[in-house]
Amino acid sequence: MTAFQSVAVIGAGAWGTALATVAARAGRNVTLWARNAEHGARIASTRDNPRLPGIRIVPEIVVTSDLALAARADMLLIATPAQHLRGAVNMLASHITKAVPIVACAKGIEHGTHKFMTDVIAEAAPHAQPAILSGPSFADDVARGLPTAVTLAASDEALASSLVQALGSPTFRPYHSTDIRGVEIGGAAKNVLAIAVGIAIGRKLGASAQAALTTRGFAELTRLGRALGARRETLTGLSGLGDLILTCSSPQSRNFALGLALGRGEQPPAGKLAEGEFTAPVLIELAASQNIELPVSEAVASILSGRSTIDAAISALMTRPFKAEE
Ligand SMILES: NC(=O)C1=CN([C@@H]2O[C@H](COP(=O)(O)OP(=O)(O)OC[C@H]3O[C@@H](n4cnc5c(N)ncnc54)[C@H](OP(=O)(O)O)[C@@H]3O)[C@@H](O)[C@H]2O)C=CC1
Ligand SMILES: O=C(CO)COP(=O)(O)O
Repeated sequence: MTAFQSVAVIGAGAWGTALATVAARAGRNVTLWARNAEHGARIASTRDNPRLPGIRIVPEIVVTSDLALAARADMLLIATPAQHLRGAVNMLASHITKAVPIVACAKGIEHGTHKFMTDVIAEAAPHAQPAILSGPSFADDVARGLPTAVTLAASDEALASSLVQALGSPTFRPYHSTDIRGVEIGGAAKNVLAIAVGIAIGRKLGASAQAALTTRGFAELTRLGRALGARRETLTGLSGLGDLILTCSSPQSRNFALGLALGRGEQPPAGKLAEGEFTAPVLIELAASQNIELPVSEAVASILSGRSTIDAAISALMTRPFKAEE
């Protein structure tokens, strides 16, 4: 018997819907909260979410826009975009009376504050127990019951392990960790790096460039992670290298797809959330504050902001001074 029988997912987008399905599959009583009442009512009646088309939402999942109802759950998963996580937790905070675990499922870093998701939760809901879930997991794959493994971190190992028990199933395998920061850095940085690799593929630079760029991207993710106290095994684990490999190799990734379109000189896909676009400028500000060089992420940020053309950014990366590999 789990300590967390009821689960509420805040944010009824692609990932929130997939996570509600995961929790239902694990045997939990699930509430999926949509901020827009009309949107929520439509999902509740059709059992279909246009943000995750083709996935049938089982009748056992309660879809609501009543936040007080959702906040009564034993554990809460926040699946809004990263820049909206604070707003969502602020709204929840007034309904939270006990030390409920709040698991950040967004991947990013807050603009302006440079805060990671669990820090935002700790500030917005001081009584809650922040945790983070991240790893190689496309919403569509996960909702269909295709297998994957992810990392779930909380500062208290027993809590992280209990949360894993509550969400895990034969198709969704979370590993527990206490390295919150390591998990957060991997999830945020890989989206920026996936844009870079998408650009390279869109520019027809070839499979060798794809592998080289992914590897050098991993080197910079590791450099920043180590400077911020992340553990090496987290960075080489599911939420770091694992998610980087997935996102840098598949056009199913919205970040990779954004890069692909930019590299081809096409319009980026409309209405698709690509978190790397928002994370890139914050990531390089954060790295600069630590005196860490992130050349690939800096190239992405300068392309996205229009400070550099794609060809100039590629040339600048390839003509950096030769150095030892580290
Ligand atoms: N999709 C995926 O495969 C995965 C996504 N993630 C991460 O999950 C996060 C969400 O992504 P995803 O679900 O794909 O994005 P979507 O664009 O599909 O959905 C985002 C959802 O968040 C809702 N939302 C926005 N602001 C708020 C708010 N203030 N309060 C409550 N809900 C809000 C939106 O509501 P509305 O519909 O009303 O606009 C929408 O339903 C991102 O950080 C992403 O990186 C992580 C792993 C996998
Ligand atoms: O985080 C993800 C897979 O782990 C989803 O990637 P995209 O947001 O790039 O689609």
